[in-house]
Amino acid sequence: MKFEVLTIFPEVIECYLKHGVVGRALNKGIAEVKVYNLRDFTTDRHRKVDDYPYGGGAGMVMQIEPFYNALRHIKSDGIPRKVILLSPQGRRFSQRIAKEFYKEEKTLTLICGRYEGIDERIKAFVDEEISIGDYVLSGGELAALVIIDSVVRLIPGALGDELSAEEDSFMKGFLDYPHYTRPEEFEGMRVPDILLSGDHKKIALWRKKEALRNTLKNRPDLLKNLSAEDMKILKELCSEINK
Ligand SMILES: NC[C@H]1CCC[C@@H](CNc2ccc(C(N)=O)cn2)C1
Repeated sequence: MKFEVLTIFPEVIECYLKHGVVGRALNKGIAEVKVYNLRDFTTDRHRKVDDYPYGGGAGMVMQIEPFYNALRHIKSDGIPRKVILLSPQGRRFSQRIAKEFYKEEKTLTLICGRYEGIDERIKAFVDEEISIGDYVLSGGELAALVIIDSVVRLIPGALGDELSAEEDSFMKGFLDYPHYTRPEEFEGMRVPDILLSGDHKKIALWRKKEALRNTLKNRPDLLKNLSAEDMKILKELCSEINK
């Protein structure tokens, strides 16, 4: 899976890519991220990337040329890619869209805006606009990293333990179950006995039940098209709660 990021702050992207799951995946070569500094695609001495807005008003607007020059340079290899603009106006990103991007296997070219925005004519070169949530950030870089991180995790071999990708509850559409590790007791709070039992079947059932409990409590909207088994567990849970 390949990613390309167009930004005026390449360091913001590069420092994140040195660590953790994404860092290891890049080192293993199962993913690749190329970061392009927009200032390298300017033509003036001051490497200007923004200018005053037509129509007046506060703030600055990012000029189209550096983006256009960068995209023309990148696209010269003729490889199919999906050009994504990160902005609050975009389609709402989710695990489902992360899977969609992963399966499509196209290079994802992520455009990160700053200031008040990018000249609207950028839309002529964008395939899709994506938002990671209903809030405004100072730049698209964090949103680009959210997309890179969530998609890289789906690549086989990216996570140390293959299971944890499938295991990840959002992959199943639920919230996560509780996790515990040593010590067995901390400040009077004990680890649930079931997790010390070594009975893996019972533990799996407990985890599914707790994932459903968390989902019922915090995101009941995710509880749709349940399997018969999950529905049975949910009914048990509801009768427990209503006792
Ligand atoms: N009009 C503000 C807007 C102009 C263009 C650049 C963006 C960068 N900031 C972002 C980008 C994405 C998101 C998100 N929710 O995905 C939030 N913030 C800000």
